[in-house]
Amino acid sequence: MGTMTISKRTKAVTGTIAVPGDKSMSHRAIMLAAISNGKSTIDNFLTGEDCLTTIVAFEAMGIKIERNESKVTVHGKGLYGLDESMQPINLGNSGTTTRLLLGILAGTPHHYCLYGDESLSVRPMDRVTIPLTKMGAAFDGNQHGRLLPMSVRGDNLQPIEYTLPINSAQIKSSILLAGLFTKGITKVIEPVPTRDHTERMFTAFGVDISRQGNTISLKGQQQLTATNLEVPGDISSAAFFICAAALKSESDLIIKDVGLNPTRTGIIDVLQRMGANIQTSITRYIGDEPIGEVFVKGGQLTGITISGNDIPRVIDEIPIIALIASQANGKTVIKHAEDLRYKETDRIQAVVDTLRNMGVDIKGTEDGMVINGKPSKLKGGEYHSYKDHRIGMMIAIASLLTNEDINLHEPDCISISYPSFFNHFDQLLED
Ligand SMILES: O=C(O)C1=C[C@@H](OP(=O)(O)O)[C@@H](O)[C@H](O)C1
Ligand SMILES: C=C(OP(=O)(O)O)C(=O)O
Repeated sequence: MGTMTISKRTKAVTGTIAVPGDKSMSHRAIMLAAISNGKSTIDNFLTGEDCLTTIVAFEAMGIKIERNESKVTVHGKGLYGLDESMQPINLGNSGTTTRLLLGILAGTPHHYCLYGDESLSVRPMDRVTIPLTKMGAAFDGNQHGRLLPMSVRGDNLQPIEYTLPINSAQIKSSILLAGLFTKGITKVIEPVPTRDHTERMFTAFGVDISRQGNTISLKGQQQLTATNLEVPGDISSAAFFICAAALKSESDLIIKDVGLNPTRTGIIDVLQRMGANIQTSITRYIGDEPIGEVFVKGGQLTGITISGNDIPRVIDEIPIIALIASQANGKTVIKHAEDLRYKETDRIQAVVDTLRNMGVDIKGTEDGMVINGKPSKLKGGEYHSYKDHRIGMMIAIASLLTNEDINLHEPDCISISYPSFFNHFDQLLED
């Protein structure tokens, strides 16, 4: 609720920050630790709303979890250690929690009821319940089982060989998690590579998982061994300031301790293709995950086409890419991104409507958008986050490109993924 007036007139984005822990990895760390044997610790856990939702969900299933700021200790109870929950489980706004959890619950021989907020309640869950039903679990929910609220009855699962019909790491991860509960080999074929944090984190918990070409194979009934993890900074959060810096000519920004897994660094490649002055350097590995620094200087950008294999590598960065494309010279075309319509809000519609109201020449298409960019001042005024954290942050960064105030309605959603966003905003962007 509420409205925030933002009026930054800065010429440069300057300084060094470490962004909070990666959202995808924080969820996975709790989940894998909960179904492992023994005590795991997680450092630099993201304390955003979505990841706190994952903690509360596992607590409701009898897992003891202690948290001190961003350090978390999880007392795992093994593959079949989750209790039946006495109450329905609230999954808030988090698609990742829901879809990955459905994979675990599919193999857990109990009954559960799951629900979420208004946005999560209209996001499609059949993309995971269809393969999980084939494996042997039973689901029912709104719209013939497509939507939350949903009930789940887990069972003995059969392994599956499944080609992803949508390029989604959440579907892949859900099936791999369910595969742990089978007595055979589960194979997931991903025609286009998607983020592979589940696979890398399985290895950290001692699970043997292999990839050949685009096929990932996992043998069921492997026991997970508790471990100590550190979560790298979230490049999807860093992207907002990286893009802001790339646009402002006098910028000099360093992001440190950020995850540089190649399935996530599409934003760096996109900016380089647009002509940005941006470099990365891997400083160390945490388990199998590379971590390092990103260096950005400002300059003039040029429009490009973003499509095909690019899309899963930038899926959450498309709103901020659209904003900077409005300031690049020439046309930017974004294609094959139809799944954006099923995020926290329809992100194609939200981005197109917002940027058009700011005066941008932008057109929505079924699977993306076309932006005719040129360096120009945007219009201030009243803008709504659509209760979508990534749209809210895009609007806040747009304040760098206008001489007028921006009134951002419902900014609180930003704490879903980046609770310290406005601290970094004030630190890096001087008035
Ligand atoms: O696996 C994950 O952690 C995520 C995968 C992506 O969703 P899809 O799998 O639906 O593309 C992404 O948009 C989401 O923010 C996090
Ligand atoms: C789509 C997102 O998350 P989720 O699917 O977990 O709600 C996101 O963080 O942009």
